[in-house]
Amino acid sequence: MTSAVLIVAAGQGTRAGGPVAKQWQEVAGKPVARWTLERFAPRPTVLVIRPEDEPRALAVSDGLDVRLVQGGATRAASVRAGLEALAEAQPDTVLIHDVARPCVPERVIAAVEAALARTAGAAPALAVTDALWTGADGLVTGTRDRAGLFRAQTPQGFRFDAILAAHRSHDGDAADDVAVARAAGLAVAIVPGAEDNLKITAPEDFARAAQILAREKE
Ligand SMILES: Nc1ccn([C@@H]2O[C@H](COP(=O)(O)OP(=O)(O)OP(=O)(O)O)[C@@H](O)[C@H]2O)c(=O)n1
Ligand SMILES: C[C@](O)(CO)[C@H](O)COP(=O)(O)O
Repeated sequence: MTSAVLIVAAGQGTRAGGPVAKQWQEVAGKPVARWTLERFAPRPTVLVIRPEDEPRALAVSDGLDVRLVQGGATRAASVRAGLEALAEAQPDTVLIHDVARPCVPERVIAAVEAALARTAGAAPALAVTDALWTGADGLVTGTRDRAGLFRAQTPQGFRFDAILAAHRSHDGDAADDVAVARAAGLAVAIVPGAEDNLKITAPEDFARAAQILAREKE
């Protein structure tokens, strides 16, 4: 069984702010992208980037088994570019991960890999535990049932040929690869995610990630 890792890093990190996109900023002494790549080492990895970021990407991937691929205008386009780059090698499975999730625990990666022996797709998630409201103009306007709702994470894993075909036939801008897989009729198992597996999205998330990564270094 051969497997590959595809890490998407061609976003601009607009919401996180800063002088460079979030994946190239330092957290707990290393660039976010380096932490993320190390989570998956020594697995062979495709890192999808914007062409202007090539020097940064070469620096953060030094010494690791990483191949750089040019991304697209949307997350879905970047994933598709990475999958096409892997098409010739045709691994049995692929794990698709956001570079912006540098704290993913090994147990989450292992759970996704293990589930792929049974289903075409598998992805980590956390059940919603807070009460849910709707709101408008600063006021609560209603409540929603939280039963059966999950917060989606990555890595999202798939049988390679199935997710490549799903992306090739998907024309929308899907939020994630589970949406693309489900649109193609693939079954996707939910495996336990982790609170530590946060996505750096807003400026305050850097401090949260730094705390998690610093705790691990102790
Ligand atoms: N054209 C794009 C857009 C996003 N991504 C990647 O998809 C992941 C999830 O996206 P998000 O957190 O939304 O990142 P950004 O698009 O960079 O953030 P923002 O929306 O704040 O600009 C990130 O790892 C990001 O680098 C990508 O590879 N190509
Ligand atoms: C793929 C994802 O990380 C799942 O939680 C997420 O959908 C991607 O980023 P978004 O821009 O915050 O939707």
